[in-house]
Amino acid sequence: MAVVQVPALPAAVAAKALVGQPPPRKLTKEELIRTHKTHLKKQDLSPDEARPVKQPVLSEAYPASTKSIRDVEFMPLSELRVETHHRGRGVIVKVISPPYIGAGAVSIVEDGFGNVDKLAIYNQPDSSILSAVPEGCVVAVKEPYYKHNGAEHDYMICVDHPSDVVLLRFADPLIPEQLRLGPLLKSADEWRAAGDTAFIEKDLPTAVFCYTEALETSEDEKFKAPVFTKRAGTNLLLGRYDAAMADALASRTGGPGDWKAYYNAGRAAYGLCQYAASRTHLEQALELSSGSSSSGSGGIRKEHERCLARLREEEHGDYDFPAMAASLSPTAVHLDRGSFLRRTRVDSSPHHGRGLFATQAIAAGELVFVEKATLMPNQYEPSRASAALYAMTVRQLCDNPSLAQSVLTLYAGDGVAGSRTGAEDTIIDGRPVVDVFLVEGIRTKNCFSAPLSTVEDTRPAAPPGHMAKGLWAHASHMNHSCVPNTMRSFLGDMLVSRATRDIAAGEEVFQQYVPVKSLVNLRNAEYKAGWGFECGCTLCSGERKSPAANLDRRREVLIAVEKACNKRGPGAGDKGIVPNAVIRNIDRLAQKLEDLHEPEVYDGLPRLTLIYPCNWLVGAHRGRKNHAKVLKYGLRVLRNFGFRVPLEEGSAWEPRDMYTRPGDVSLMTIHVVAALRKMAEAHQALGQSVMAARCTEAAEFGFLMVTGFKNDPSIIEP
Ligand SMILES: C[S@@+](CC[C@H](N)C(=O)[O-])C[C@H]1O[C@@H](n2cnc3c(N)ncnc32)[C@H](O)[C@@H]1O
Repeated sequence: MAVVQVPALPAAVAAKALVGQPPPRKLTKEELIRTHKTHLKKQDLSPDEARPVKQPVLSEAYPASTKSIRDVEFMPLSELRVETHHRGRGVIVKVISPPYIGAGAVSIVEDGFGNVDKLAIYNQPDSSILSAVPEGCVVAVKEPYYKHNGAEHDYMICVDHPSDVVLLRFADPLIPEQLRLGPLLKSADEWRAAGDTAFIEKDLPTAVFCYTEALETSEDEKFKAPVFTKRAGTNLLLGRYDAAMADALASRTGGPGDWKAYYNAGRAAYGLCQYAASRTHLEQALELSSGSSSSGSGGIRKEHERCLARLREEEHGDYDFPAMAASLSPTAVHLDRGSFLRRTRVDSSPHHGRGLFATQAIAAGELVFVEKATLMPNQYEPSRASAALYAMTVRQLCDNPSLAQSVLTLYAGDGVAGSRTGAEDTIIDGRPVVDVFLVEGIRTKNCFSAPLSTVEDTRPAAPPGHMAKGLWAHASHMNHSCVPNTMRSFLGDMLVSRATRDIAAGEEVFQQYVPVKSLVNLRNAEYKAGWGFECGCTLCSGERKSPAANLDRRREVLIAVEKACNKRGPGAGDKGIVPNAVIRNIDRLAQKLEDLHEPEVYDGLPRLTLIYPCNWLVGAHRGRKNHAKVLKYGLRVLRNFGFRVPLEEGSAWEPRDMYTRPGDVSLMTIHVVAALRKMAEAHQALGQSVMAARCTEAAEFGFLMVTGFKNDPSIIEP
């Protein structure tokens, strides 16, 4: 899936001069068809080419139409104006060519006055025949956007929002006389048979279309019930669970044969992750099937058990994480598991809009929540991950309108894309209103990058950067803190959030949006650019109290430290024996940096710029087997992450307790685990096996927070 960049600059400039004007010259029908045929020929030559995604450019955002086709004034194609959104108006056109499928479906169309033009329909779900409109179909485009396409005399109606185009039934009275074909098939029986044929040929969108025509044509309830069942089954296969549920319930006749209706409804509810509703339907199916001669009860029982397992996960957060991890592969990332969310709730936050709050006390290391992705394609190729998530979101919102309540209500920024019409979760002309620019705004503000498994991602040999992008609607309500009280990890499409310190009931839970940069100004510039906010966490507001001159000086010394450390290659401290003179130099620079941290500002606060040199010194002393120094700098690493540890040599302390202090301002990362492991090794080498065991225990506990489930932290060793 490639991303299409639009528009090219010269086209935009040319188009500007024509804004609001009729095109000076339009291509004739013959010219349009001739060019179209050359595109179709190319398509035939490479039919399996990956279909690109036209990702919206947010600066060009315009709202989806919220008008019904019954309320717009239809206009001839000849009245279209360039680069204009024809608000309050619409066009009805017949498709007179096969579609050319690229980033969208491009067809040649004709109106009732004999005018011909080009129509590009983007962002349609594959489950709709509008994703490749067949020749002969008649469509209505609401509030069309007419654009200059770049080449000379090349204009087209561009439908970005999937709900802006409506496929008209052949008998729709809106269709002008000149475009009318009359019904293709005469009877409901014929439509049902056509649906069956399409189903057998695996053309499921067409099967749904034919079954719909059969249902619209017939008045006979006895005829309709089995057709509803067929359409329910087809919609289930298409993943259109809302429609499948409605069809399943509509197929009931009041007899014992209704077990099938409840079974389908149960499966549809399961597909929507509505497990309580699924259980209710499946139990009705079980009851009816036990009294009938049907052979379906085995299948129902199996579904029922699956459903009960999901409900247990939702209630108790009881997951077999190792089994989940073992079942993962790049083609099997969607785990069949429920979400455990009841320890947190959404409420208004003093930091921004809504936030997530603990409904009960949660101890350090415990699960805060586990959430199955609302949407996550298994696309780990970095250049395609965003486009894949965007395309999946649009498709799912079209296919399952009930998703709008959890997705389209998410924060989308304060720009044009963030503005809403209020019609986000309404159905107009039988289609849910889906605004692609709003979807993209939501995607950019809420998506997370997710490795296939965080635990595997911590291995030194893990390939870098292979992340899918996904949306987790509950987690999306979390605000950012640079010193958060939770940590997220991933197992396939499951997001695991664990407490990094004790959390009180009612406390807001935070997460880090991205790994924090050590300099306060740099990291806040990143938040501003990506999410439009400046962080007011205890660390950021504390650090802002440092005199500006000190902040600047710190940046300079940090650059010098990094340069000196990297001279021997990044991570050189961990590789081989580093000469004493080099160690002394880094130590001197680290001291200089430490002196630039005012004790009154940094009492209890992390000193992020000091982590890098201290970590380096741990590695360098480890290479020289200077165990006492490993312990000295290991403690400094922990202190600079904000953990309260004694820095005086030989002081007694309990490593496992460093996590559990409420209100601490500390930052948990994999580097904390690594430092503890190296300290355990040093203690062991010094014959201090009790402290070695305690550091190991603390490292394992930290690793649980980092990876989401207990595993062996020795995998992080190079
Ligand atoms: C994923 S949403 C978080 C939920 C959001 N607060 C809401 O009302 O739905 C991300 C947005 O929340 C806001 N935000 C997150 N953390 C923040 C913080 N620490 N301070 C101020 N605004 C924050 C930013 O506007 C950011 O773009």
